[in-house]
Formats: sequence, structure tokens, C-alpha cells
Amino acid sequence: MTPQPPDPATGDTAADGPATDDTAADGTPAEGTGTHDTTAHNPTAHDTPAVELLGITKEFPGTLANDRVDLTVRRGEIHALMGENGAGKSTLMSVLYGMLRPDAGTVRVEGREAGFASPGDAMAAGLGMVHQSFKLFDSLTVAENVVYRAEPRRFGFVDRAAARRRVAELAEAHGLHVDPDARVGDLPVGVRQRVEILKLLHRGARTLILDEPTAVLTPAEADALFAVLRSLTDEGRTVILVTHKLREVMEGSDNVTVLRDGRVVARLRTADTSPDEIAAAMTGRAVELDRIHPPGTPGDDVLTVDGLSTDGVHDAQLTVRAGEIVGIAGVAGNGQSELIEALAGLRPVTAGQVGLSGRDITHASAARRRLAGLAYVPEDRHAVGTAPAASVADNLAMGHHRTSLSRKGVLPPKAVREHARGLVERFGVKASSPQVAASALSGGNLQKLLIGRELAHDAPLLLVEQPTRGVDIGAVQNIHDQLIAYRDAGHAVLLVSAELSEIRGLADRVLVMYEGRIVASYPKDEADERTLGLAMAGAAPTHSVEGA
Ligand SMILES: Nc1ncnc2c1ncn2[C@@H]1O[C@H](COP(=O)(O)OP(=O)(O)OP(=O)(O)O)[C@@H](O)[C@H]1O
Repeated sequence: MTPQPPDPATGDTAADGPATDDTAADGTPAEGTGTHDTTAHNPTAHDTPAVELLGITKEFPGTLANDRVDLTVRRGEIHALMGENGAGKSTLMSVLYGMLRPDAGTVRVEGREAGFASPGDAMAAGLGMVHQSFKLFDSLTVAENVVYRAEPRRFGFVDRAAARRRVAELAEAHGLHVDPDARVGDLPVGVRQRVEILKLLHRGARTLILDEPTAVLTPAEADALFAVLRSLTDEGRTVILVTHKLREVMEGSDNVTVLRDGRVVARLRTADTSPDEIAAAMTGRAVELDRIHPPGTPGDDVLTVDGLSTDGVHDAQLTVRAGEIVGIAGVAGNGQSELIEALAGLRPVTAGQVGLSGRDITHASAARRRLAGLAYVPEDRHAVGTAPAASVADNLAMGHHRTSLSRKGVLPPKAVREHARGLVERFGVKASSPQVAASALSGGNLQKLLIGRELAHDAPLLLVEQPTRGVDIGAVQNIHDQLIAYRDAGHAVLLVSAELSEIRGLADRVLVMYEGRIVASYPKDEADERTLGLAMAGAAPTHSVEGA
């Protein structure tokens, strides 16, 4: 889904800290606040759908984002909402959650017609949303975050002990294990997500909307999340899941609604469908899932890393050759991002040496590295990768001031437009025009833009992190094909991905990082899921790292 706009009720954005989308506009806590769980909401209403969206239409300038969309979500189910990037999922959920007003159509929640003017209204009606970027205060504890603006009170004062008790009870009841006293800033991402869910439960949410909740989770964390979601639906709550991941939809949902170009193109019972059928509905064509690409023909060394250490990485040794993709697998947080950042010049190297096409770049600035032939697709496409307020065309031109695009360091507007048009077409970026702001693009389209821009540098070395996070399957295939073509044109690629299927499909060699070290190296044909999974858990035989 797209980055969330500021909360209309408060003007808050995720970057400002927690938005108060769970609190009515007047600041009063929404229904369900307090020490009672409101699970047993109207048990007679089992046949009344939790949510009905009827004929929802929403148009943005140049884009019909939702076109008479009907969506019925039954109480007690996990309902997956799928569709390619830009299909209109985010828009539809924003309408449901009171963040956008539809041009036409009706929203019904638990049988009652609802025209929410703000997320606070939606929350009061029993809806809750976990956004992709969490809205928590890092400096507060878990308990303080959960009860924020809905604190239990005693004689008018916040009752801290009751707050802690309440969080512990909720956590226990729903298998959401957290320490109420832990500081949120110290917690890993999977635990923060639990805090978000607890926050919604504390406010009595009966229908939870989760926006790509597993994008940042390890496979084990994702499994744990689905267990929690299933227990929530078992007790009568409802979950709407927006996701691109077919596997988790197949394993974890009851029904699937597929959007394409703003319209509903399929309503499927999960038990009666297949990944191929969903993929075909999403893209309008047959898609080859989880393809393993044939290996490349490696040439000379391009990147040589000898004993590199930086904060979070110890003694890394690796080489990437021309015409080769080296993949780094690992559970998030084992030093992969730090290694890539050190190679990109964003983090000081404390020991060791880095060479690029024979030149020592160990202590070179990020800008010098670019000149020496390095392109970089960072993990965080919003904060690091793109300028949201600038146009698509300007974003695509960034970093091209010293390339063939520029005339003496100046970028002629016509060249910028033509460059943009070419890349938008090559990467299938859905934008109404190259002049629209990057912030109007859906998340996946922003990613296509970023990858297109970096590949266009034709640099001998590409560092790429999570290239297909949040990207729909059609676009995944396109991005994978582009990376393989880049390799086959003789470039070196170092790929970090949390998706094992992606690493296995693309990489000619796979390195595994564990606790800041490269602990294993496998050629493509030995990099099966089980072997990689063991190494990622720290159980690799130590000799396997030779030849990294
Ligand atoms: N504020 C806006 N202004 C202009 N166009 C917009 C705006 N928000 C969304 N759009 C456009 O509406 C269409 C639907 O976008 P939406 O974000 O709902 O898609 P999505 O299915 O959530 O995509 P993704 O999976 O990539 O997040 C896209 O073409 C998008 O560019």
C-alpha cells in the first residue's frame, strides 16, 4: 500500500510519532477503552458482515483508484485483499478507515451505515488499523504506548499499575508476548507490531486491518503473527489483510478479494483456489511463480571485501565478480544492512579493505563511490531512496548530474522528461504522468522507480537490498528479469533479501550472515531452503564459508 498521508484528524504522520487515529477527534477514548475486553460484541449478529463496502468509487486527478468496488467481509474471517501495485487496495482501506471520503458508495460496519469523517470515528465503530510504518513512541514503554490517550484512570489520574495489568492480561489472553515495561525503542520490529495490535485490542477493535504486516517480519515471526490472527478470529474478531504474499494468503486466509485497476476482478474462497489462479486474477495473465534463473558466467572481480568490520559486522570476506549475483541471506538484524551501508559509504569501516574494480574505496565518500562505479538500492525507499515531494521525472534523474544525461552538470528538462518516459515504460511504473510527485505513487511503483533509476547508471557494481519488498508479483517478475539482464550484461550485483525464494531464484552464490559474520557460502545448486535455513539459525558448519 501507499505511504500513509497525514492523519486527517490530527495532521500527524508516522514520522511525527504516533498518530492518534484510535482516538475520537475530541480526544476522548474510543469505545472499548478500559479494563474490559469487548470481544463478546453482539453475539447474535454473527450473520451480519463485519464490513460491507458497496459501490465505492474514488477518483484522483487522472486516476480512477476505486471503481464501484463491492467488498463483503464476514465476521470471524481472515479476508485477504490482494492486487498489483496501484490496484486501489490502499485507497479502499483509507475509505473504510475514514481517511478518505469516497466520491460514491456506502460503507457499512456491523450492519450500520457509516460515513466516517476520521479514523477516530472508525475506531469508535470497532475498526483498528496497523499501518506499515508503526505509530509508536520509541521513548515510552510498551504499556504507555498501548494505553496512550486511552489510559485507565483513578481519581482523574493515570493509573499506571492498572495500565500494566491491562497490557499483561491482553498479552496473555492473545498470545502476544511482550514485556509491559520494555521501552519500545529497544524492541525488534516483530514485537513492536504486537504492541500495535495490543493497542487496537485495548481500544476494543473488533475488525483489524493489517497493511502488509509480514513485509518486515522473519518467516518465524510471520508464522507467529498468523497464529495470533487466527486466535483473534476464533474469538469472533475479523481480520482484513492487505498483502502481496501468495503463500501466506493460501495458508492463512479464508477468503480473497482481488482488485485490478480499481475494480474487483475476483472473489475467491481460499480453500477452492490456487496461487496460480490468484496471480492470474491480479495480473490478468499467467505468471511463473518462484522461478529459478540459470546461473551467470562470472568474469573478473569487481567488488573485493577483505576483513571488513563496522558497527554490527565482523571480519567480512567476500568477492563479487562481473556477470555474477551474490546473494546475502539472513534473518533481519544480523548485520546485512550494516554491511551494505558500509559498502555504500554510509557507515565508517573500522577495519579491513574494500576494493571496487581494483581501486581502494575503503574510506571513500558515498559520492566518490558512485563515481567509481557503484549504484545502490537501499532498503528504505522512503527515507533514503527517493524525494517524495519531487516529481517522478526528477526522482529518476537524481544522481545523473555527472552522466550522459547532463550538460556540464546541468540537466536539461527535455532530457529529464525523456529519460523518465523511457524508465517508466521499461519498469512499468504506474504514474498518471512523469510530472506527478513521487508521493502520489503506490509503494510498489515507488520501488520500481528506484530500481529503474539505479540500473540506468549502468554501474559495474549494484548493491540492492530487498528489491521486491511490497511489490506485486507481476512487478517482482519484471524486477527479477531486469536484475538478471543487468548481470548478463556483465555487471556485478550484491543482493540482500529476506525472501529466500528471491535469493535462490537470482543468486549465483549465496552467503549467509549470522550475528554480524558471514558464516556460510553456497553455490547456487547447493543453496536449498533447508541448508540456508540452518545457516541462518547459526547452525552452519564453519568450513562452508571458504571461498566466499
Ligand atoms: N493522493 C493521491 N493522489 C493521486 N493519485 C493517487 C493518490 N493516492 C493514490 N493514487 C493513485 O491511485 C491508484 C491506487 O493507489 P493505491 O495506493 O490505492 O494502490 P495499492 O493497491 O494500495 O498499491 P500498492 O500495493 O503499491 O500499495 C494508484 O494509481 C495511485 O497512484
